[in-house]
Amino acid sequence: MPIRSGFVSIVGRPNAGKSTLVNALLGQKLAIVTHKPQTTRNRIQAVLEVPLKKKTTRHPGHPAAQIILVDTPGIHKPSTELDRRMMQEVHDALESRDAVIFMVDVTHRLPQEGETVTGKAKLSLDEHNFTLGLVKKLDCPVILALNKIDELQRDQLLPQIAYWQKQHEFAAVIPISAKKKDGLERLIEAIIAVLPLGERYFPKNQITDQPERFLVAELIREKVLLYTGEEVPYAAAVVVERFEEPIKKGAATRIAAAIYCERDGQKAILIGKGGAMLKQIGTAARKEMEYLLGGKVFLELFVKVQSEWRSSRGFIDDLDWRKQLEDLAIKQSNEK
Ligand SMILES: Nc1nc2c(ncn2[C@@H]2O[C@H](COP(=O)(O)OP(=O)(O)OP(=O)(O)O)[C@@H](O)[C@H]2O)c(=O)[nH]1
Repeated sequence: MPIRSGFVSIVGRPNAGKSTLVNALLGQKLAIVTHKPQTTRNRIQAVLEVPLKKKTTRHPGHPAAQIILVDTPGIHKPSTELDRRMMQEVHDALESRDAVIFMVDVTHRLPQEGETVTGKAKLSLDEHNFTLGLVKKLDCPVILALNKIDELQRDQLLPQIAYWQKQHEFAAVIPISAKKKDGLERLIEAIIAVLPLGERYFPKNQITDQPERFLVAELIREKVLLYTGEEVPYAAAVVVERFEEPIKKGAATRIAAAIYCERDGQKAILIGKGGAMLKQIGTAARKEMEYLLGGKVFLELFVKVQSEWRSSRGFIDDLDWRKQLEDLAIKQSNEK
């Protein structure tokens, strides 16, 4: 039975709704989502199986497909080593792909011809142009997903479509609301239409290549982002130091993780009065881990200070889950 398959990278500015879309398409939380820009740091691969849809009088139908969605960090001008690494993740995702979904937040004001802007508006315009520049260079089919239409009045949509169609020859332009799961069917059909015929890349029931160890670290980071303010979210990184599967049925998975920050003041915020903040982060993260892993979790959290880690290439290398997996494999083979 022929199927269509391929890698589809989702790119866009920070906060466009890329991770929300991945979760909505998958029907499961895989990528963390917050209202804060630059939530996603690594590219995340989500495997979406789409069953064959037979042709009817109302629908042209489509073959079965395996779509590997690649969620990427928001496109922004890098200023730290961490930013540079995040942008490298975007570039990597754009290199080996069959198609791209360019995601745009329709609530963002579009640039007006000939206007001059300063301050924050200038930064936003630069980011807009920078992102568009990247998209224009792509030589694969690009589907434009105009997201957050739930926040837009109907008559405001057509001018947006007209603006974007002037910028690039998109394979399709699909208005969606990732949050309300509106327009996703059309988006999936548009993706399948541009994918090549081929084989499955992943077994049918695998939803990601990301190990659970990494997914749980991300859940902790999400809670840090949600509950702390100021600069703490951007200065926080999470490393799972121990992940022990249950020894017998019904026993807990034992997880120990360190939340790294850059300064003592941030550490104090993360711990909170009498440990209240760390407890809040831990409780919320543990609940989601139990849902993800389908069993009890015993979670221990520590806060550690690593001065200026966002500028340290070595530390950022160690944060990469692919590198962590390699290190673990080496450690385990040495123990044998
Ligand atoms: N109203 C509305 N809000 C949305 C929609 N999709 C996403 N959001 C919100 O937009 C914010 C950012 O969503 P994310 O999915 O984290 O965005 P992202 O593009 O992955 O963000 P980065 O990780 O910064 O690149 C969250 O508060 C979402 O709830 C949508 O369709 N409608």
